[in-house]
Formats: sequence, C-alpha cells, structure tokens
Amino acid sequence: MTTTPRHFRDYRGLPMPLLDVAAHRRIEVRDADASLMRRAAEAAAEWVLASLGDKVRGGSVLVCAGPGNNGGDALLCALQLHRRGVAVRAVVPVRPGGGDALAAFESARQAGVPLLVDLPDDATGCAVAVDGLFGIGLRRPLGGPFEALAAALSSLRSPTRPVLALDLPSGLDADTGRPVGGGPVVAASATLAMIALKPGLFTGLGRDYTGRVWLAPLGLTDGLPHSRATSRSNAEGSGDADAAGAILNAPGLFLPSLPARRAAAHKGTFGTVAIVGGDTGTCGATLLSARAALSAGAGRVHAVMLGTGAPAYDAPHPEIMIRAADKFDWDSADALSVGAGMGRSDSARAVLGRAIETGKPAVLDADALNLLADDGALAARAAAAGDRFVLTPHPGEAARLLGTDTGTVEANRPGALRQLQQRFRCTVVLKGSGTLIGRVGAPALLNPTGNAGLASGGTGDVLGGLIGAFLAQRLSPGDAAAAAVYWHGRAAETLAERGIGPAGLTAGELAPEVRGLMNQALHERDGREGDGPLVALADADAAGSPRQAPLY
Ligand SMILES: NC(=O)C1=CN([C@@H]2O[C@H](COP(=O)(O)OP(=O)(O)OC[C@H]3O[C@@H](n4cnc5c(N)ncnc54)[C@H](OP(=O)(O)O)[C@@H]3O)[C@@H](O)[C@H]2O)[C@@H](O)CC1
Ligand SMILES: [K+]
Repeated sequence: MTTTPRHFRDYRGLPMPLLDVAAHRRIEVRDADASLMRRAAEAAAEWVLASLGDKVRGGSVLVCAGPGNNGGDALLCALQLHRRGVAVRAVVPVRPGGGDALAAFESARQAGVPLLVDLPDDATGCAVAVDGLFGIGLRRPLGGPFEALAAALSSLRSPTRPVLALDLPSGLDADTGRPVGGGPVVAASATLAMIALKPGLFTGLGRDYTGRVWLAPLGLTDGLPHSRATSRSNAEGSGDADAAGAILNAPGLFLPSLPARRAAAHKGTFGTVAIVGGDTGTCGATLLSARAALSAGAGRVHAVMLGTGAPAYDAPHPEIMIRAADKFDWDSADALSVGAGMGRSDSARAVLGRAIETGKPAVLDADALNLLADDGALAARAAAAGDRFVLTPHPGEAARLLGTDTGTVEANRPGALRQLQQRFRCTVVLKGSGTLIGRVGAPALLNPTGNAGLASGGTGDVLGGLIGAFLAQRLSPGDAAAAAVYWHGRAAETLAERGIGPAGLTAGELAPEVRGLMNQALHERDGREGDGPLVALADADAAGSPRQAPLY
C-alpha cells in the first residue's frame, strides 16, 4: 500500500514524539473508553481494506487475537471487516477475561464472525493477516499457543501477503525494542501504532520486526510533530504531562541552525575543524573522517596525525591540511573531532587531554572513548569540561565506558544513554539500529534513518567527521549530532535505493551523498543560488519573445 489512508498520519520526516508504555497508560487512564477500541479497530480495518484493494470480495483475512485489549482491537477489526462483506476469520486461542476485550469478543461472536481456537490448515490462503496477539501489555515471553501463532504469522509474511501488527509486533518491548523476555516476536510487514509512536518500534531489534510503521492517533494525541520550541519547553518541565520521552529525529529540528550560504561568505564563515587521530598505520581513518568534514561544509579541515607514515597531502582532497600533532596550532581550530585512528598510546592520551583543555566543542569518538574508559581521571576532566562535547559510542564502547557488557547496553539502550549522560553531562550518540541522541536540556532523539549498509568499517569515522564539521559551523552539540546522524543514515538509504548498498556500501561513499542531501535541504530552506529575480530586457530574440537574463 503506497497511499496514506484517511485516518492515518504520514509522519515520515517529521519530529514526532515517541511515547513509552507509562505515557500510554497515562493517556489510557485519562481518555480511554470503549469508543477508543472501536476507533483503533476502524483504523486497522481501513488499513486492511486498502491493502486488499480489488481483492476485497475474493480475498480472505486472518486475524489472530490475544486475551487483552490488543486482541480486542483485532476482534473489532474482524467485526468491521465482516460487516463490510470481507471473508474474515479470527483465531482466538484464549477467551478474553473481561472488560472491553471480552465485549469485543462477544460482539464478534454474535455478529457471526467465524472464531477459531487454532490456526486453520488453509491459513496460507489468506490475502492479509493481522497480528492482534499482544500490544503494550505483554509482560512475559510469548508461550504456548501464542508462541506457535507468532511463528505462523511470521511465516505468512510475504511480498504479496502483508502481515499487519496492531500497535506493535507481538513479543516486542515497546520501550526498548527488545523481544520481551528474549521470546519470539512476530515479524510483520507493517505496524499500525495506536495513539502514538513507541521508541521500541525504531530502536534495538524493532526495525527488523515492524516493517513500515503507520500511525493512527485516534484523535487523542494531536499527532503533531514537536517543534524546536516545544521540545525545549518540555525539557524544562513546562510542557504537557505526557511529553515525549524521546522524539524522532528529523530535519526540522536542526535545519534552522545551519548557516546560510550567503554570497558574502568566506571560508572562516563555516569554521575550521581539526580531525585528530592518525596513529602510525591508521591514518586512513583520520583521512576518511576529514573528507567527510569537507563534504559537510566546513570552511577548512585539518587532519592532525599522531604517528608516522601519513601522506604529505591527501591526493583526492588536497584541500585537507595534514599536520603533525606535536606541531599543531590548536588555536587555529573552531571545533575538534578526536579519536579516528588515534590508538591508545601515551601520546594519544596526552593529545586527548590537550583537546579537552582547549575548551573547543569536540566530538570524542573511537579510541578517544576507549582512553576515557581506561582512565578515570581523564574521564572526570571530560565530564567537568561542560556540555560542549559529543560522545559517539557504539554499544561496545558504551559498555566499556559504563563498566558493563554489550548485552546489557543493548537490552536497554535508552537506560544506557541516560547513564552515559549522567556521567559525562554532554551530548551522547549511542550508535546502533535506531541510534539514540541524548541532548543536554532537551529530550533525547531517536534516529529513524539508516540501514545495514552502515555496518561496515569506517562509517563511524565518517560520522565523527560530519559532527565535527557541523560543530565548526557553530551548531550546538545536540543539533550537530542530530544533523550528522540523520543525513549519515539517510545517505545510506538513498545510496541503497540506487543499488549502492546495503551490500558493499563503502564508508567513503556516504560523504558525497550527505553533501547532496544537505544542499537539497538548504535549497529548500533558502532557495537555490541564482533563484533571484530575473530582469526582462527590452530587446527580443529572433522569434520575437522577450529575452530574460539574470541581473548579474
Ligand atoms: N493504551 C490505550 O489507551 C489503548 C490501547 N489499545 C490497545 O490495547 C493494547 C494494550 O492492551 P492491554 O493492556 O490489555 O495489553 P495486551 O498487550 O493486550 O496484553 C495484556 C493481556 O495479555 C496477558 N498477558 C500478558 N503477557 C502474556 C503472555 N506472555 N502470555 C499470555 N498472556 C499474557 C495479560 O494478562 P496478565 O499479564 O495480566 O496475566 C493481559 O490479559 C495496546 O497495545 C493497544 O493495542 C487500543 O485499543 C487503543 C487505546
Ligand atoms: K500486536
């Protein structure tokens, strides 16, 4: 289905609030009545009907319903489809215990919806399947008949037979994006989130199970994206009580901060960034990062090398000024990106200490993070240096910084982000599927862009260079991180759309793509260079049409 159904909101590219289970429960206490389940079911039925298209009469629908309100949504959806003449059957292994879910079960039964206890033998004959086993109320791993149904629903998913998950794929933790209790999760083709988007749909393993995510606000949340203003006021505690725990990262949040490319600009306007690393044998990482910084619009880029063996200049990009760390004039840089290819030697430790002392905005990445993890005194100096840093750990580096293991970080990514921010009091980018960006004084961002093409060597160095370039352009650490992470992921997507990835996407290909995306966004914001008024000249061309020419 490519068009947006009537009751749904197409939120893609917008900074939407992400509500955790506790926030959903607060809304439920405040606003829920039986009509809410009916509206949820209406939205689901609308999705199914749009998906069936011209198969509405011939195709059958299989709905799987659990014992709670997620199952209630599914049963009312089945009832609505039944009333519209669709051949629908509902598998209900356990009769709902009470409340709205039991009322939904009774309504479906009385209306004559075929209700089955087990999956029918001809399940593969359905045109669309609906996963209404569990939503935000799942507390233990799927077991017994639900485990078997989850497996069956996952195997029904095919390019021609969509499986729609109601609210979220059953088995997924709505807050963390992890399987509840390590149990099975339904692999859906699409997920229809009710009321609000949930963080678990976009982080952890969530994106592997959700398929495309749709949103039905059900008239409860306005469904409106967060503006920069509301996201800041909520962080200060004056916003709505149901303010988002996190917000979906989107250009509207950071684009206003990017400097305009005015005709009178000079290279100083866009800042100087120093990419610091380059131990002997690992200068490539530093150059990769420096090239990314160039592509992201920094006015000047230094590559500062600690070791020996660096080339005198970077042949494809002689614009990059390569410097030895012991001779580098730190005052010449507006921002730093420290860590790419830096190693963990004593001189690397000393250079990191010097970078912290400069007082410049800085990305601390890769080996800089490992040095912080190894050296408590250095970490304390970084934490005391204020909020001008951006830390960019992947889950392994985050685990080392927190003195735990990667599994623990991945089991609760938002929790790990909070701990890192409490310790370092600065912007933290926790990389991974659904990168999280913890900002200072503003809600965390969850990044929706990116794909498996980013799982290759050097992509982190590119990200570090991009953030450094945006810091040099005077973006705040939070905005610099948001811009870099968003376009880094979006570049992987647009490259993959052209067949350049996800398999075989190389890190170096990301930077020119980011440049294209950024310029497109700037053109949309500011107009294209040369878009100024055309002045009609008095003379006419040979055909007698007035000729137009630009003023300059
Ligand atoms: N929030 C809202 O305002 C709105 C919510 N809506 C919908 O409701 C959904 C939330 O409904 P929900 O709270 O009833 O939870 P749900 O996910 O159906 O499961 C709970 C039931 O399952 C049971 N159970 C749990 N684990 C189990 C297991 N492993 N194996 C077996 N049983 C297990 C649990 O029993 P218990 O744990 O208490 O023993 C309880 O009976 C939400 O996702 C959305 O779809 C919409 O209608 C719109 C408005
Ligand atoms: K579900």
